[in-house]
Amino acid sequence: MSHVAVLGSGSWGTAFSQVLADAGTDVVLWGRRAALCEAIDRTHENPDYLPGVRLPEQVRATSDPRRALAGAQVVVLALPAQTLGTSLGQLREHLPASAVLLSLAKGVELGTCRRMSEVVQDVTGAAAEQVAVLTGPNLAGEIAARQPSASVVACADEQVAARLQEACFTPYFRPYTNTDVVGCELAGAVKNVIALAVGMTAGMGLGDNAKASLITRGLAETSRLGLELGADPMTFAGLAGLGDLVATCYSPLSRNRGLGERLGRGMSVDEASAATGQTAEGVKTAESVLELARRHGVEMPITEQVVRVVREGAAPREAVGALMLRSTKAER
Ligand SMILES: NC(=O)C1=CN([C@@H]2O[C@H](COP(=O)(O)OP(=O)(O)OC[C@H]3O[C@@H](n4cnc5c(N)ncnc54)[C@H](O)[C@@H]3O)[C@@H](O)[C@H]2O)C=CC1
Ligand SMILES: O=C(CO)COP(=O)(O)O
Repeated sequence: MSHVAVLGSGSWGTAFSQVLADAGTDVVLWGRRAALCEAIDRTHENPDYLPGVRLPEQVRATSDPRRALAGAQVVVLALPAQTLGTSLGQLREHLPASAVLLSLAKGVELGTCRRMSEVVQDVTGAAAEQVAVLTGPNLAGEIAARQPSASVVACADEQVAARLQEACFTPYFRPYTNTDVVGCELAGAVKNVIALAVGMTAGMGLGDNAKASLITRGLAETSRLGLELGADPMTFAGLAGLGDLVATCYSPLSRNRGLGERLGRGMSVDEASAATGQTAEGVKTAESVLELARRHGVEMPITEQVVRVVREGAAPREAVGALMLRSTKAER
């Protein structure tokens, strides 16, 4: 790959630009705010999202979409899930027709319940083989510090996934390929919801048994939904599933876990979101995942309780009680 455009100059778009540059690719990072892009271009640092991280010289930044996208062979979409469709619609006219579109967003669209690859295909008219997703245990701050991490590039076309794998393979970033786009995307989206729940238990001062129980049962309900939607069950035991779930639920760097923790300590959703300051996809995605599950007749009790807390303002302690007192059953 000689030229990749990264749309979204937040924490992950910036850190992934570094990965691509370290893998030998020229990167143009696009963001809405001209002042931030100029600062990144001039100082090789993103002061708002990754202060103190020196970006490689091959990472350029611009707020001009025409400049960012001209001649790009790959367009990386590092925008929040709930704005991806609208933003992409506005940028569509500048997208090179043959570019591969790689989504980094971990969420499900509110209202439509579309996964991000579905949004991308619908908005751009691209074929499934031209759309890929990157997901896994990839906390931006650790990757920016070049700490080791594995990841998954999923695409219906294995050769496209392999090309993308090559484009972001570095000594500290090890991507695997997968053709199960549905499973990888669902796993990445739902883990943010489960991380909110785990964060709440931390905020309430509950222990590791509670966290491990939520992680395990959270993975069970994610897999149930995935199977219903045609995913490969093995995906949920892999990096996109268990890997990302564990990283997000245990890391102090996770915005979703952190937001959950604030809720557990008694803040309202608005207060917790404002204190978090960056995108925490689980808040909105909890509602769309629950809606998706209902449409497919799948039970997702943890997601249901997270929705009660974030949308209806239920107390996290009540949500724990509701989960613990559900009717007893066989483990599945
Ligand atoms: N930060 C991380 O560690 C990781 C994040 N992700 C996912 O990547 C996606 C992006 O997240 P982050 O970069 O972390 O978020 P962030 O909150 O750090 O940055 C979001 C960026 O999108 C921009 N933005 C927001 N609305 C926009 C719009 N309408 N049009 C154009 N730009 C807009 C913001 O200005 C900001 O630059 C999310 O889906 C997240 O779940 C995935 C893996 C790791
Ligand atoms: O997706 C992530 C790690 O893989 C980042 O998680 P947060 O969005 O909760 O920070």
